[in-house]
Amino acid sequence: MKHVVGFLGAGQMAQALARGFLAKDLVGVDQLLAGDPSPASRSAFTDATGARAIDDNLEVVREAEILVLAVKPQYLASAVESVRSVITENHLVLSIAAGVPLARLEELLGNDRRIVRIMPNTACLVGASASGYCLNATASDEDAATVGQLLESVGVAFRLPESLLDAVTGLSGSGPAYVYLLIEALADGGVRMGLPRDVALSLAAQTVRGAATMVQETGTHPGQLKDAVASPGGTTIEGLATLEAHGFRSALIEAVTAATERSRELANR
Ligand SMILES: NC(=O)C1=CN([C@@H]2O[C@H](COP(=O)(O)OP(=O)(O)OC[C@H]3O[C@@H](n4cnc5c(N)ncnc54)[C@H](OP(=O)(O)O)[C@@H]3O)[C@@H](O)[C@H]2O)C=CC1
Ligand SMILES: O=C(O)[C@@H]1CCC=N1
Repeated sequence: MKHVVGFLGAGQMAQALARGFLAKDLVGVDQLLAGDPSPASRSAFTDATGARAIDDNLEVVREAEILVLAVKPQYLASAVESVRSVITENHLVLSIAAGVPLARLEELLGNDRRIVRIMPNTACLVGASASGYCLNATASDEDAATVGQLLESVGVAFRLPESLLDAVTGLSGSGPAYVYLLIEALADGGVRMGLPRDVALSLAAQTVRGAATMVQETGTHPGQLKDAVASPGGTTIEGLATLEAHGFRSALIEAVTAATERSRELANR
C-alpha cells in the first residue's frame, strides 16, 4: 500500500493496528506516524512500532493520506476540531471510536469528507482481529477496498450496514475481554484441581484457540462440535450441566447486549 497512515491518538489501538499493518508489510515504518499529547503514549507507540509519534496533530494530518481517529469517544470532538481545517477531500478518515456514528463524524468533519467508521479489536496486533466497517456516502468503492485491505491484513472484516456497528462493538470489539476472562477462569479451575498455574494457563489458552480453529476450519456448527466432546454419562456433560445451571450462555448473551447498548449510548459523546 502506498498510503501514509497517520493516527490521532497513539494509544493501545493505534499501536495494535500499526503493528499489525507493519507485520503484514502493508506499510513501512516511514509510512506511519501518530499524534498524541501524552509523552507516555508517544514513547509506547514508537517503542512498539519504530515509527514517529509527535505532539502535533496538524502535522500528522498534513502528512497522512489515511487518517485514523484513535482517541476515546469523549475526546473525539476536540481532537477533530483542532485539525478540521487541514482535513481535505484527499484524506480517507477512519474512526475507531466506539459508538460514534457516521452522522456525528460528518457533523465534525463535514459530509463532503470521505469517512469510514470501523470497529476492530486488539487482536489486530497478532493478525487475528474481527472487524466491521461502514462508509459514509462520500467515500467511494475504492475507499471500501482500501479499508477492506487494511482490516483483512490484520484479521477478518465485514462491510456492514451502520445499524449493525454497535452490535459488532458489543460482540467482537469488546469480546476479547470476555474471552480473557474465560481463559483466566478456566486456568483458575485447573489450579483449583491441582494443576500448576503455568500449565493451567497454557492448557486453557490452547483449548480456546483449538475450539475456535475447529469452528473456523471445519465449518461445523458449534453445537455439533460440542456434542462430539460430550460422551454419554461422561465428564463433559457434567461440566456443561454446571455451566447451564450457572447461566453461562445467558451471561454471554447479556454481556453482548449490554456492551451493544453502551455503544449506542456513546453516540453523542
Ligand atoms: N481498546 C480496545 O480494545 C478498542 C478500542 N476501540 C476504540 O479505540 C479508541 C482508542 O482506544 P484505546 O486505544 O483503547 O485508548 P487509549 O487511551 O489507549 O489511547 C488513546 C490515546 O489518545 C490520546 N489523546 C487524547 N486526546 C487526544 C488528542 N486530542 N489528540 C491525539 N491524541 C489524544 C490519549 O492520551 P491521554 O492518555 O493523555 O488521554 C491516549 O494516549 C476508542 O475510541 C475506543 O472506543 C475500538 C476497538 C477496540
Ligand atoms: O471498551 C470500550 O469502550 C472499547 C470499545 C470496544 C473495546 N473497547
